[in-house]
Amino acid sequence: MASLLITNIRQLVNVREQTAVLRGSQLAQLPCIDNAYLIIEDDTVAGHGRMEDVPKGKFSSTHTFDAAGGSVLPAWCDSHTHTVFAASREEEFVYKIRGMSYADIAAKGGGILNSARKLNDAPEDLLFNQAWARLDELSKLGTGAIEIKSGYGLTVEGELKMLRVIKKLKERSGLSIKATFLGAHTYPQEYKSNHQGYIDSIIKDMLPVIAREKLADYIDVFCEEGFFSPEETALICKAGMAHGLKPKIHANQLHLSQGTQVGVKLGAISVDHLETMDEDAIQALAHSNTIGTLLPTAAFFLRMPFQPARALIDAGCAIALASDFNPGSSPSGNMNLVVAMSCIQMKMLPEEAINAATLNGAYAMELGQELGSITIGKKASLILTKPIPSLAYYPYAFGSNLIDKVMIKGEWL
Ligand SMILES: N=CN[C@@H](CCC(=O)O)C(=O)O
Ligand SMILES: [Zn+2]
Repeated sequence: MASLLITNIRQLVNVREQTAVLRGSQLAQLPCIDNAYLIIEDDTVAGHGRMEDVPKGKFSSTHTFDAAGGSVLPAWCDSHTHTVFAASREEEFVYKIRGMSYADIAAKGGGILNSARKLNDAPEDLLFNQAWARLDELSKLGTGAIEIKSGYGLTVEGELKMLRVIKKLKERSGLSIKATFLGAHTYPQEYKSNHQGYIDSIIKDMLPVIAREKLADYIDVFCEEGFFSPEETALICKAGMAHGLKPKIHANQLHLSQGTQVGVKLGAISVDHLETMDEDAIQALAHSNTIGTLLPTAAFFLRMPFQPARALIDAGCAIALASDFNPGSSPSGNMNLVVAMSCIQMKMLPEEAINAATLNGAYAMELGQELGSITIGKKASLILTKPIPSLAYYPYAFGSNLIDKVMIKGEWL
């Protein structure tokens, strides 16, 4: 068994004996050990404590790594992304700067349909290689686990192609990856006036193959005005659930879509976005086991009001943070920026943001028993920071790269 002893850790962050989803005021509790050591056996956390208590004899044959005053955090758990896409959309970014609205751009064939056209034309190998390079970049930015959605296919072949790419990424990457089927991202052009026809295709043509080939862990629907209604969302999610896929819903992004309430009723793992919330939606979420996943970089990029993180936490909700990495509304998968933006713009405490981007992110992918905290028996997926004066410095100095090294399942990158 290969053992590694990491010494001289200024702060070992999010150290827990046992874990569960954190809600409300629990999010502000971030247990740390100052001046710590950490022991890793193979890919697993095997021990930790204060430097003066390093178990000298027992680990004499252990390889030692001196953290030299850097701090160690669990790697980020990014529970909402669209990392497989064929092309960037910076031309739409410039249209928006010039004053065009999302609707104007969609009318010009832009938006999700633009990504869908390009994805359907792209060979599977190219999509895989592009997504592989993105995962490589994200892992160096400290992401250790990631959820990836389909939803830029919108045809049977396109959706299956995306999910097969995600399956291949799962098989080959050291990162922990979960796959979500988002066939209900928007209505393709040819079904513009035949919504039921597309829903039938999702249910009858796509879901049975996805289930047979085990291509997805979750089902997602963009529940939004002009996209999928609450009734359509429930219908599609229930069809997915009949195939063993649990729901994770795009909810309350642009309007009070009822997506949160539908998700809660269905027992969704998470409802995601939540830019546009009222008291009814907040209370529904607070009294459920569904995690509310906030995507602040999407609000930032679309110049929308940020998610009401304080109201959600004060109401007792379980909150996760994710990047929403996609070419249209969040062309960044940098979780360090997500954490900083959550503190700066949503007034989350650094402790709350780190918990939401690690432990609760892991639970939003049902990986809470494997990742998201420094816990004996969990995977050793870690961020080693450069020496920083305090934990709050990490989101405060949002423009600096404060990562020294990243470890994924016991291996330094
Ligand atoms: N809101 C829906 N879907 C994506 C954006 C899709 C796109 O514009 O390509 C999101 O989560 O933000
Ligand atoms: Zn999304």
